Amino acid sequence: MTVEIRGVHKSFRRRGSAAQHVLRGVDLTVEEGEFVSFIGHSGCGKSTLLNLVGGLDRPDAGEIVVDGQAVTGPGPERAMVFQNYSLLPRLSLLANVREAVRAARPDWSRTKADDMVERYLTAVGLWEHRDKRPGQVSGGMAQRAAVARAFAVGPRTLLLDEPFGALDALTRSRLQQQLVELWGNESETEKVLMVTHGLDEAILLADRIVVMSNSPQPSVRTIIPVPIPRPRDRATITNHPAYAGTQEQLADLLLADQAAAA
Ligand SMILES: Nc1ncnc2c1ncn2[C@@H]1O[C@H](COP(=O)(O)OP(=O)(O)OP(=O)(O)O)[C@@H](O)[C@H]1O
Repeated sequence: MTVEIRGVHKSFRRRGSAAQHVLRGVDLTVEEGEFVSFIGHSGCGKSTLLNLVGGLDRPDAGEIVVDGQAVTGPGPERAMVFQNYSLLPRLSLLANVREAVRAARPDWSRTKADDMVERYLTAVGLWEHRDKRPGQVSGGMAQRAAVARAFAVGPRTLLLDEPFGALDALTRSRLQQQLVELWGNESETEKVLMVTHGLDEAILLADRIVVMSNSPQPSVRTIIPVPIPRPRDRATITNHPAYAGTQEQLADLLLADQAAAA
């Protein structure tokens, strides 16, 4: 099963100013089992594209088909994780995950739902902290709860919008590792689409990196494959012969884009 983005255009209109054409004919297929990262300067439309795949907004033209179904709104088969945790502050971590699962999967039995909640809170190491509220735990723990919540609804596609951007480097690297383990071994999730500003994060995690550009260039400037086998280890990945070249290629593209925009 795949995510197919076909000829997608999206503009935003602000009162009194011309329409801003953010996505300009985006075509992309994400295959089953693939991890794709999106990188590009601020405002190039990364979040906009992810929101369209998530069904939070609709394209002006083109279509998005996920696992053979045209996207017309949000659905439990496409879970999202945002940078700012987006947990409900009055609920415990357990209740945050449980309520999300019950809302997204009303057809699941109570036992199945509770099993999924426990499985993923345990997988991210939060089961013993389950009764704490988001304000009572660290940012890294809150984000682990957000990741657990996304996996617990059993999505085939995971949409991540800079999920680790607000975390310190050590916490970020732990969460990256956990994410890969959950995706690879633990879950039904087949495809991951992740917006990031981190070149190293993109190379560590992705099979392909979609480099996006600001107007007037095409929204998808190029797609760079990461030819480094899995499992990847952050401590040794930089020694791989393809690492430096990939990193340089990405940096050059982003610099060229910045120069073009200036
Ligand atoms: N709902 C909206 N209404 C008006 N303009 C919007 C809306 N959503 C996004 N935009 C504009 O569209 C452009 C693309 O925004 P988007 O958030 O997709 O960029 P991005 O590449 O994810 O940026 P960043 O890296 O800063 O998060 C921006 O100029 C933004 O101001």
